[in-house]
Amino acid sequence: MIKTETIVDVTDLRKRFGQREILKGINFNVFSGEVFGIVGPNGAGKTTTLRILSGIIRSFEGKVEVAGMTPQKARESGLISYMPEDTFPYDRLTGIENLRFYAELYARGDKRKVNEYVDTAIKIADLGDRIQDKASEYSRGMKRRLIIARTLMTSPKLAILDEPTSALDVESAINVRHKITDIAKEKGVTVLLSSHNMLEVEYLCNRVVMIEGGRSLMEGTPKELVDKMGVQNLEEAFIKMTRLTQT
Ligand SMILES: Nc1ncnc2c1ncn2[C@@H]1O[C@H](COP(=O)(O)OP(=O)(O)OP(=O)(O)O)[C@@H](O)[C@H]1O
Repeated sequence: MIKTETIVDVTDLRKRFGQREILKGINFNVFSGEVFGIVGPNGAGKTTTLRILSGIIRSFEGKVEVAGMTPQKARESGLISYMPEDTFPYDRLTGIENLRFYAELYARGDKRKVNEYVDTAIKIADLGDRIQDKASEYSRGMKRRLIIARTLMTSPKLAILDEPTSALDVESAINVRHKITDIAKEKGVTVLLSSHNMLEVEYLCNRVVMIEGGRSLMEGTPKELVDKMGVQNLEEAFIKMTRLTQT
């Protein structure tokens, strides 16, 4: 039997902003080496969940562990790397300057590591000669690839990517998806990503959790969820599940 290590454990996660309860019971586990998707419509609570897991939001109720630690401790230990949804490279710097800037930040004075991180990031970004151009001259897809390279350059234990392909055209989104699956396989990075695109998640993720209205509805492989609901695809499974929980 294959031994699976639990990297993320979320049990009955709840979060209030003022009087409003935004997360009302989120449950899921992510295992080592998976590409795991949090999927749900706008406002479901995906970003809030990821911000808690990345150690940015520190007040919440319930159990949240990353590699057996609090998210904050895991982040400080360099185990987590987080890519927020609305993040961009520095326009005035070239691609390579952007990567070097972050590599120096992450390597904390270790020159060998700086070069190693930059080399890894160049491969992930896969921008060819354009890596020498200013980021202001990049397309949206190129910028996103640079940011993903920045996020993954240290080969973290857990990479948290908030809507990595949002606002990308079909071809750029496919390219970014390939990058994510490649790096997960090659570097053994566990990836936790959010999306409201069920078809994308079905293609990309080993397992998913569906959330709506701050609650997790079901968790499993896309095929398990589709079979369980007796439908054709994840989108239909989500709609059917939502109807069932509302009746
Ligand atoms: N800092 C905050 N203060 C108050 N309410 C917030 C805050 N952050 C998020 N919310 C609310 O929490 C709910 C969930 O937001 P969240 O961004 O987590 O959803 P999401 O699933 O990521 O949505 P989207 O797909 O649109 O990005 C929304 O109703 C949002 O308005």
